[in-house]
Amino acid sequence: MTAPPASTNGVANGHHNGTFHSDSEPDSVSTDTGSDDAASLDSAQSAEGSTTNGTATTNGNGTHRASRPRRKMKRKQSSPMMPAFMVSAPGKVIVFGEHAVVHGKAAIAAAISLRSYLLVTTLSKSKRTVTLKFPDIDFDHSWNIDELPWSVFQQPSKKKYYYSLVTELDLELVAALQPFLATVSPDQPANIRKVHQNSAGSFLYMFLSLGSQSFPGCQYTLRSTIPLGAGLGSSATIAVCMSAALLLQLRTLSGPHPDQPADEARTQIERINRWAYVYEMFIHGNPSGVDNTVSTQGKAVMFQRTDYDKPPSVRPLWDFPELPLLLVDTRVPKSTAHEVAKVARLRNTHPKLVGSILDSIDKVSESSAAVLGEDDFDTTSEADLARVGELMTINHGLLVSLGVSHPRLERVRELVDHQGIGWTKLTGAGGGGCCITLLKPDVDRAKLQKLEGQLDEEGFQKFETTLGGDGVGVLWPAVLKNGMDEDDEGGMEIDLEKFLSAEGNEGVERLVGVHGGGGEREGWNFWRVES
Ligand SMILES: Nc1ncnc2c1ncn2[C@@H]1O[C@H](COP(=O)(O)OP(=O)(O)OP(=O)(O)O)[C@@H](O)[C@H]1O
Ligand SMILES: C[C@@](O)(CCO)CC(=O)[O-]
Repeated sequence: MTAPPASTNGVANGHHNGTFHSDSEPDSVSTDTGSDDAASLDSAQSAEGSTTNGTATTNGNGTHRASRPRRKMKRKQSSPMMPAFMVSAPGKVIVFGEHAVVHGKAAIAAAISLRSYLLVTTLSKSKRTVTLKFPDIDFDHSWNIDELPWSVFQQPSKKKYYYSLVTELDLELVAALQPFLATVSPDQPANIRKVHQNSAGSFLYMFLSLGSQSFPGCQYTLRSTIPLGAGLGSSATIAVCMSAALLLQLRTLSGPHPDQPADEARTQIERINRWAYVYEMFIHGNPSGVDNTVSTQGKAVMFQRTDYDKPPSVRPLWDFPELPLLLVDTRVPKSTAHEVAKVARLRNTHPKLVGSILDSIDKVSESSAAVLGEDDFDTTSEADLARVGELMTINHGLLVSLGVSHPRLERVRELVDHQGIGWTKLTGAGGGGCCITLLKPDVDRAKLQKLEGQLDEEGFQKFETTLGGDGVGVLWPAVLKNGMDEDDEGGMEIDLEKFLSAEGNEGVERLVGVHGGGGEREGWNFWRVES
């Protein structure tokens, strides 16, 4: 179990110039996950190191050509099972521009150090089930792969490929899933059942779109250190993990590996992000895609989607400063879909007024990108931080006028303002969830302690996180040096039992976390798009 995932030689080993924005793969590309993926999967391990397993290259026009995997060769091979592997993706904070970004305006978002972790276990050939185990939300469900509605998803007019740009859900396909959602968590109260059905529906839509009936039995087990529904993009992290996992299983990703060219890494990231967006559409209805984009790519980005039929514009902000931020969860659950729909309704009723509020938010995002991008921006200078802080205050005020704040969010603002130690805005969808406070430099320790005590007393939760971490990462196979119960080769195999029994966020981080002892832990690999 030593081979990395499709390192440089997966089914599609793309070498591209520039970002991968084309959907122009010729028909001959080895993307027909229809009847081929069992063969691809069967050959996955033994094909490592071979370039005959179907490669895609870039022709002069930047489009992608690929030779079809040689079936004959694959059939001859034995069928070693894919090792268990893990995928991880970070949550995010939106620093500026939430809600406006749904309406085509710019937003600035950064990855945080809280992450989701997905363990993928392939079952032996005789087991024909696909299982989701999401203990954080008390959800565990299996489907028989052979009973799923493959024929509906495989119709030529419906079939999608790993490189497809899907910008809306197909209602006929959504309808075909309903009988498989009807059996989910029948004994749970309606609100919990809805969350489970959303998780199930978004997974099945992606599984049936990308896979085929010959997919092997699998278990997908997820644990997250991100509070659910707090505005920190928890759903996007699951979308990104699932997308990366399925694309890896289908051998349609190359890498990640340390010496991968940035252009190639960008192509892989783009692929993962496209399918993560499909998953997000199922949960949120009409998301902008900023959450899944920053979760896939990591670091910080300036994001804008003016035309929903096209990929968004994503500008990485490599020099995003290490801002002294306090992240507070009101612990009031909210629904992104609900808040987004509320703003859309307000805009329909008062198009001009709401239009100008959204324009103002856009200007706030643009101005803050300019300030934060200044070469001499100094995070220890009160004057510099004040300029960003004032923009945060303005942004929050505009969000309040859109009706997406909440009395508990206002209470955090009140407490921070009272101590005079920083600037606060809600982050994410609002209606509850989290807010961020930019702290003044050299904040009086006593004041900060007083604030923390008050937050605690009033039931708020403070989060320690750093901004701008890595995006989606892969641990292949699921073996890690974690300073715990390691084997002779100095690694610990992460199995289902260990993963499920890790206690709380700390236990998960200690067992599989991408950051061990402050730095990056050996074993996890990331697509590096920085050039
Ligand atoms: N730990 C988890 N395990 C399983 N599913 C989860 C988990 N966290 C989130 N989800 C899924 O994501 C949904 C929550 O999405 P929601 O938009 O309400 O929150 P969010 O993504 O944290 O917030 P925002 O979009 O504002 O950043 C849940 O309904 C569930 O389907
Ligand atoms: C509220 C929103 O702008 C951010 C949610 O994190 C929704 C979206 O962008 O899809």
